[in-house]
Amino acid sequence: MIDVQRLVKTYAGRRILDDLSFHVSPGRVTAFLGPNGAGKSTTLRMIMGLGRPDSGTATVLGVPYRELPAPLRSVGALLDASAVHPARSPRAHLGWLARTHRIAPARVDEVLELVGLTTAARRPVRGFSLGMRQRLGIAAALLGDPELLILDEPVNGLDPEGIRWFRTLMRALADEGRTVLVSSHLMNEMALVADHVLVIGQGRVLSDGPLGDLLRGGTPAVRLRSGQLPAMAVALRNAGAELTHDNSPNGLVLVTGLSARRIGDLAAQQGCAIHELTPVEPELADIYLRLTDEAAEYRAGTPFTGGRRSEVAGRA
Ligand SMILES: Nc1ncnc2c1ncn2[C@@H]1O[C@H](COP(=O)(O)OP(=O)(O)OP(=O)(O)O)[C@@H](O)[C@H]1O
Repeated sequence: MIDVQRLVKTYAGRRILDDLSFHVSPGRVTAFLGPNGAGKSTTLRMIMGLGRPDSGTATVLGVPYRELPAPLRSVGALLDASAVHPARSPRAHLGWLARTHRIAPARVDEVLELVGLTTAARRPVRGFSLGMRQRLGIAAALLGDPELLILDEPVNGLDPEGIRWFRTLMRALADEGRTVLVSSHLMNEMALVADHVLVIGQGRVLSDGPLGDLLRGGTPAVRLRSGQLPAMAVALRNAGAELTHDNSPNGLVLVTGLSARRIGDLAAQQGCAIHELTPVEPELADIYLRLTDEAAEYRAGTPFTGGRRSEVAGRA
């Protein structure tokens, strides 16, 4: 388990973590989400004892990380997949890590096989793709068979097969009773793998609860495709609906506030042809965007608006 209590961290006068508290329980996959710059990596670094908070505490398995007698055996972490000497091979890197913790050499081969790097085990890491580096980082995290896993954007760069493999791995680790905390920006992927979702923004908790509760709290919508969208849009808005994506050239909109049945009735009254009418369950990505709307620090401008490039550049 992970326990974070009232963490405050300031960089150059800016409060990056603002009285942040949460608890991560074993036996489930917890997705750690938040916009760019929200403070996710900073939080993970504080949990791992890499930097000191101004105030507050972070413990893993009941103690500060630095007090763990053999950290690799308790906590497996992937914070930065590029943090391996480029001249080293996966085998040399993992072998060295294993020796620091008296982990049997056979375990190195085991984790290399598990992450699919057996054939590349003796090649220098400098020639590795991002996905291969991520696999190596995951292998290092698993090396000590730890009870707790902390993975910062582990899915980045993985190919579709790798993403599916990773999903199964996370599930298996959590089902074995381990604590799994995974940060990511890939909402669809997190919706598939997470049991619990923790969202932060500007160093504060925005949401912390089971995925199912979060989804149930979302707004159901209806996907509507019509050849006569302008007329439909007026009728729908008059009936109290909200429409998004209504600039779509192929006449597709997402309607909230009305049931599919009511939309169908309205279309019949208007004499409008309907090409698709599909109820859509709330999606994590939409709920997340709504949650973080106010807390997003970095946001791109709308492209091709002409003369607004400086505004976009200024915020980035
Ligand atoms: N060592 C540092 N010195 C100064 N500022 C820092 C330092 N580390 C992080 N920051 C700042 O803290 C803020 C939070 O960064 P952090 O990397 O924790 O965010 P994040 O949620 O992980 O973002 P991303 O999703 O982009 O990885 C950013 O504004 C970042 O510039």
